[in-house]
Amino acid sequence: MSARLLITNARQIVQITESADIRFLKGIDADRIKILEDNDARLALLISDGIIADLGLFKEVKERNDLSDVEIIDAQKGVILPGLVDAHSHPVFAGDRVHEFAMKLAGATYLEVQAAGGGIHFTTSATRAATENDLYQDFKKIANQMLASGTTTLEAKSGYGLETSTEMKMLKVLERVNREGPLEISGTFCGAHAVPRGTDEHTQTHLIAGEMLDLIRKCKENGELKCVENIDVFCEKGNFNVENTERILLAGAKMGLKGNFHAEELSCLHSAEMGARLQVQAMSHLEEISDDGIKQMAQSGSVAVLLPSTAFLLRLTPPPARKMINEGVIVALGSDFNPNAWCPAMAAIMHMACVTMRLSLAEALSAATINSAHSIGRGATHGSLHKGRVGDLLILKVPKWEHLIYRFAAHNTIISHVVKRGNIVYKNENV
Ligand SMILES: N=CN[C@@H](CCC(=O)O)C(=O)O
Ligand SMILES: [Zn+2]
Repeated sequence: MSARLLITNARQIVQITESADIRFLKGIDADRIKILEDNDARLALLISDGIIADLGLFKEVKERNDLSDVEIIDAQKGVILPGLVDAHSHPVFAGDRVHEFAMKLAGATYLEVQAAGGGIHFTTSATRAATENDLYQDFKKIANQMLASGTTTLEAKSGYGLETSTEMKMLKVLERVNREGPLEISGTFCGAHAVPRGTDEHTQTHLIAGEMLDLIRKCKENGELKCVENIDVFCEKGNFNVENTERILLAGAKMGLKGNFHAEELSCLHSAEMGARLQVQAMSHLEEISDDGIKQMAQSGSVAVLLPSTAFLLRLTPPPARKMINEGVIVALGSDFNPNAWCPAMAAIMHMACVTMRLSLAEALSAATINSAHSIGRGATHGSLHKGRVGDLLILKVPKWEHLIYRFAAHNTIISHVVKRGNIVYKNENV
């Protein structure tokens, strides 16, 4: 643990935004990221008590600051990049669904598997049977893999309990991992991830908007569930319709939870229009969004969280990302890490977003840093490198930042250090 950390000999510092006060990048700005560059690799960045204190040419940083008693990392002519922010994940669950992957490859659709009692229902049975400690141990491993892949902040959902006690068990695991750190978690209550067997959508909506949210409110008030910030619903055929989704989002909003829900993934229900009307913070998936939905999201400022690994493995037509960007929607990226889509690495997600959704390299990086930070209410503090912002960053042993996206599934040969709030939380001597 060091109070002050200095990174020296960097060739690039990828700041992302032009100034510290910018909270997101949209339209053509998402393609114009700010980079400090020095071919002689004389750039430096200083973090003090977890916050960026200064950055620029080492000579100038040295003139402006007392550099005695600092821990030093030599970037060895590499790149400094903001810590990645993963805007969508379901990382607390028991077991896996490798058998369903085979079924889907053989032609079964996501909703067919779910209707036959698999999918979310399969994972729900396993998660209900698991102890809190089992779930904690499993998530801790995943959290460490995410950190080693460069993710320093994560949106993470409950949603494999679908009844009060297991949903609370999952939220407590998120709270514990967030408290322990170093991975920072924006927790999301997703009791409306599916309608569990043995009940119906109406009864489940009532349970979520009543008993479950009451208990979460009490736990937030007494400080037991501080990390829970958002509320989510899987708005989809066979799950929750638009009307019930709105009821649940409004019930959550009453206690301060930000709407951040699954919209228009497999069918166009016009839930994006509803989400825009409520001015929710974010909506995810959006493969089937209508032109009107895009227009209304651009107006409301709700962030579109795109999930390339899911569209890829379910062989869905990717969402109209270019159209969204061109029309001024704020676009973010998430791993959607879950037992259906087992990819913890945002570098791979950015690569897929570029290839399958036609984002430029810079748009993908904006989407996985400042815009994903904004999707969880952290656009003012996370996702860009400026004085006064949190000291979350990666050091890459490459001459240009683009290698992180270009070298597919090779991030572990590039990332040498991950720093969270000024502490080195991952170090790879082999790169
Ligand atoms: N679509 C709903 N939720 C997740 C999948 C969860 C699961 O299949 O376990 C998603 O975002 O892809
Ligand atoms: Zn999801």
